[in-house]
Amino acid sequence: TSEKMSPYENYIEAAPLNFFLTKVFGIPNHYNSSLAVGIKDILSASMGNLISSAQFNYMFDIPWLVQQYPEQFRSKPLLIIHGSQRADKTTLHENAHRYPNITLCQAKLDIMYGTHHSKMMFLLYDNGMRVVIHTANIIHNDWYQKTQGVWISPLFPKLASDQDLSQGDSVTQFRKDLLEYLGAYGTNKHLQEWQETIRQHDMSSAKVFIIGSVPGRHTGASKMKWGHLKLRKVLQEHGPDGSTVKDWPVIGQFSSVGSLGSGPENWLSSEWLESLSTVQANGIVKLSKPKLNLIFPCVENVRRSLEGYPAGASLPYSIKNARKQQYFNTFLHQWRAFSRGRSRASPHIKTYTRISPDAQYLAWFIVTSANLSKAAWGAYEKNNSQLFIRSYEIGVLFVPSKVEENLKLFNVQGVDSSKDSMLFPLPWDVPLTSYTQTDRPWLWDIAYTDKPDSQGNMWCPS
Ligand SMILES: CC(C)c1cccc2c(O)c(C(=O)O)cnc12
Repeated sequence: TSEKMSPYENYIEAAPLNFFLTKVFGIPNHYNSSLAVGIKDILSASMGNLISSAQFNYMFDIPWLVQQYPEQFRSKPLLIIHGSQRADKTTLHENAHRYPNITLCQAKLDIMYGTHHSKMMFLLYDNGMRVVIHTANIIHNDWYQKTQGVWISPLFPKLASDQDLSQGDSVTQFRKDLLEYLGAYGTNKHLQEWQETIRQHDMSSAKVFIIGSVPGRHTGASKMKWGHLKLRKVLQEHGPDGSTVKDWPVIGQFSSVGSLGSGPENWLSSEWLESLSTVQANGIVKLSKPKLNLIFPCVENVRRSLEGYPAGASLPYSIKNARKQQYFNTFLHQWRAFSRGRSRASPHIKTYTRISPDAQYLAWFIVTSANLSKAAWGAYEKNNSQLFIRSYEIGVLFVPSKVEENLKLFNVQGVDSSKDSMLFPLPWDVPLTSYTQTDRPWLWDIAYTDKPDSQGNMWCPS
């Protein structure tokens, strides 16, 4: 299609946080012009003259992916990092076979039920490289009518050959953490080449922390490297001041839910919420645990969405899990994104934040591949001596003081002239909208035949 390609400078450098939503087909163009990108924009020649790229993801439509690159880049070396096994792996190889420039790399998944959820692009140009961390699968539907999040790095220049390779990291140790994440994939020649390429680039302009998960039972020094304990460690060192955020709620927004245990004290409101409510460790007494608000689409949100009930095929919350954790429903709020024109663009983005009671300020913000599950964030084992993680996940954490030296908080709506503030483009509406008495969380494996969806269809999963 001849969709207008916004010139590079219009939307990348203009966004100080580099945090975008994906373009949505079928909403007023105003909501797709600023702070919104499509996959063709990300891969376009206006971002740089591509030499090679890598795509980390869960689902791939390879012929579709090739078509998203500009014609002149379609034969450049492309490494695909996936977690597919058995028949899925065979299918992937069959689809990749006809592209001599495509190499497949299977991430090791030795732990049951673990998946390679991480969604990331490495884009190597003739004048530097970019890292893109996002939430969309490499399939048409994920980039068409859903709400997805994308962080696009600044252009990282190549280090001069004589420059000491220990240069070029950022105040958030972005490059070190990215290399450590890649190291967890083990020895793969092509991934090791990308690690060397990353080592040769100056990533000092990266203002975000990496919050990654890799499968394993992490103990000792590794325990705080991944999942919710990495977040806890970063917030202990660089998080908000306890007195500032006392009683500020935590908000979690996601597109799938795991088995969280028979009560909130099993994991959700204990170890997981404790990590998300961590404040800068300065010895003051333990603060009261903050309120937890969760955002997950109700059946009506899905029914009315642009896609209709089929949006729910990407919201895999099962009746089996839901039945075991009715308490979870008491935390839930609807998906609403009127401010971004995306109330009907079903969420596949995952975001987590700590917000002031008046919804004016954010203490920090995460966009990540990680849904609300122990598999993604990790769960303590052996008397809290190890963190058990099943899946690969990756996300970025925005902390005000790392985005701008003296910035303590992000602004959410309007500009607070009294403080030097920075507006954070929230993907969803505040204040949050509760479920009505009759609202139920979307479950993907039961039928909905009372009311037709926006396309006039019912939902009858087999
Ligand atoms: C339960 C599994 C098979 C599933 C169903 C529907 C959508 C999914 C999805 O979107 C992801 C992902 O984005 O990583 C991962 N698993 C997804």
